Amino acid sequence: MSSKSLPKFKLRGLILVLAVFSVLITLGNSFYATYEVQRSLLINNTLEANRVYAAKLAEVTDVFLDMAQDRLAYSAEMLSDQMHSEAGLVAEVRRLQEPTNTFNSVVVVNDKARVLAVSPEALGLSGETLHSRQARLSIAARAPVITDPFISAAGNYLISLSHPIFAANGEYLGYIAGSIYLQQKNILNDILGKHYYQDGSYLYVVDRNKTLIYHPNPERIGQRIEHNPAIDEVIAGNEGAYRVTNSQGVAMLAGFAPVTNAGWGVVAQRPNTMTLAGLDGHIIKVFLKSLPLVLLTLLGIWLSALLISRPLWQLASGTRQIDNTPLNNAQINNRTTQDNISHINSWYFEAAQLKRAIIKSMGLLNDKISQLHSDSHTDAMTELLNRRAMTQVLDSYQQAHTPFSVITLDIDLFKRINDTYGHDVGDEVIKKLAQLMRLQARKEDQLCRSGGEEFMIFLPNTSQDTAVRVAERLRELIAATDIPTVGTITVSLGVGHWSGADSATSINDTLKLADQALYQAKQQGRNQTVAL
Ligand SMILES: Nc1nc2c(ncn2[C@@H]2O[C@H](COP(=O)(O)OP(=O)(O)OP(=O)(O)O)[C@@H](O)[C@H]2O)c(=O)[nH]1
Repeated sequence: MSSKSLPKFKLRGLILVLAVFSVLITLGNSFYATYEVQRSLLINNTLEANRVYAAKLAEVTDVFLDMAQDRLAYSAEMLSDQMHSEAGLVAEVRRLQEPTNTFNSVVVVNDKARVLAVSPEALGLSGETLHSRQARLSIAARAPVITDPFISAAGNYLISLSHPIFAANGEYLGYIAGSIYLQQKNILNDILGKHYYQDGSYLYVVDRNKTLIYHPNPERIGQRIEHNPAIDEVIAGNEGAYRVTNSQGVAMLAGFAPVTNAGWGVVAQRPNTMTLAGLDGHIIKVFLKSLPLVLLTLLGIWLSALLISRPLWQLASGTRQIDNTPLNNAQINNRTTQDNISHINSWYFEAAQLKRAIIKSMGLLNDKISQLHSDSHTDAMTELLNRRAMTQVLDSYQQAHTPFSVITLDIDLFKRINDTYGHDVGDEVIKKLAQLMRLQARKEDQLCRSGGEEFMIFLPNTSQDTAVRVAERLRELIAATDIPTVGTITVSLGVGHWSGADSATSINDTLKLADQALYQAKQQGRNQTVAL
């Protein structure tokens, strides 16, 4: 592809595009970095807050279970000698169940799993024999037990805390159990539920079988949760935090901690989207706050691009003038361009160097053009005007209607000089003659070598008589001048006159007339001036 067909971008545009591109990339990058840092900070903080929160709630639950067990232990102690007093048993189960909401129900069961007393009585279990696995477990354990969730004889989904009752002699008498109904209002709801957040955070509790025993949505209680690493960890007795996806497919930030007394796990979690909801708004605020500075920066870039590109642009426009300059005016225009360029404020190093180089090369170019111009208009040997220059002189007279006289001049018997002394000496004679012509001429006269040893002198605004006097003076000067090797020479001269626009003859005819006059001077014996 040639360089002509390539698109030409302007430096200012290039600087602008580059700078704006850099600013936008930098801005985008810093916004992205800010966003990412804030995002990971928010996520980590939330994970940590949820872990701490789950640990706190697990601890509270542990304390509650301890307290509940203590109460049952106290009652078991009280009942050790009252197992046969129905009134005493009833009073104790009521005391334990009614004034507080620690337990939804309380039962005293003998070692045969028969219910001796129950509160509330409405459960209708009094006198019944319990067949549940949990009842058998409590009897077999003869120790404090916290059961897994199960459906009771009365049809409630519950967990049961039991404490064995021993007689003073150590005989096992049965147990007292308090139950917490998982799907109804209970003490766990009170402890855990009040911490339910409005911002999408919530917590739940699983038992050691990963079954939900507390959840803000009661319908979920009793469900088993699979494929949740947080639950696997917490059931294994570990505390920590995970990014998990919940059963509804929602990404969550979960903190978890075990309830060591019961082998349960508390999980506090918050949806990712809720955690990060404020972040977009925050980044937009950061963007809006930084916008004035960004615009100021862009303005600064635009001004800088303008300042940087201006000297180069001016230099380029300056040099473009050279392209558009016709060859014959090149020298004049180059000087104007050079002048214009020298006034360009090149305020930085490269532009200043470029300006210097352009001015210098234009100077050299002008000198070269002057030299060529002078060479093409000057006769090399005599440095008088050549025929081409002579034509231009005559054209200018014609155009300006300048009257002039012309003297044609020819060295007499020059061939003989050449033949006698050689061409080199002949050349010297020609040069000497040119020198003498220059001596005689006025500033406005134009001296021209029109042929080998023929010359012409144009005298503007000069009458024929004056021209004849000038010719005579020149002839006499030449004849009186001693030329080395040759001695003296003579010349013959013809004079013609063109009187301007109203002249009867043309310039060409005038030149022919002057030639004829010269011819006549030769004919008449040479060394003389003839005017026609
Ligand atoms: N040395 C030298 N001789 C030149 C130059 N140009 C022309 N001549 C010679 O000038 C001579 C002119 O001779 P002619 O035209 O015969 O005239 P002439 O001998 O001057 O005689 P008239 O003009 O009749 O007086 C020729 O011999 C040319 O060779 C030049 O540049 N240098």
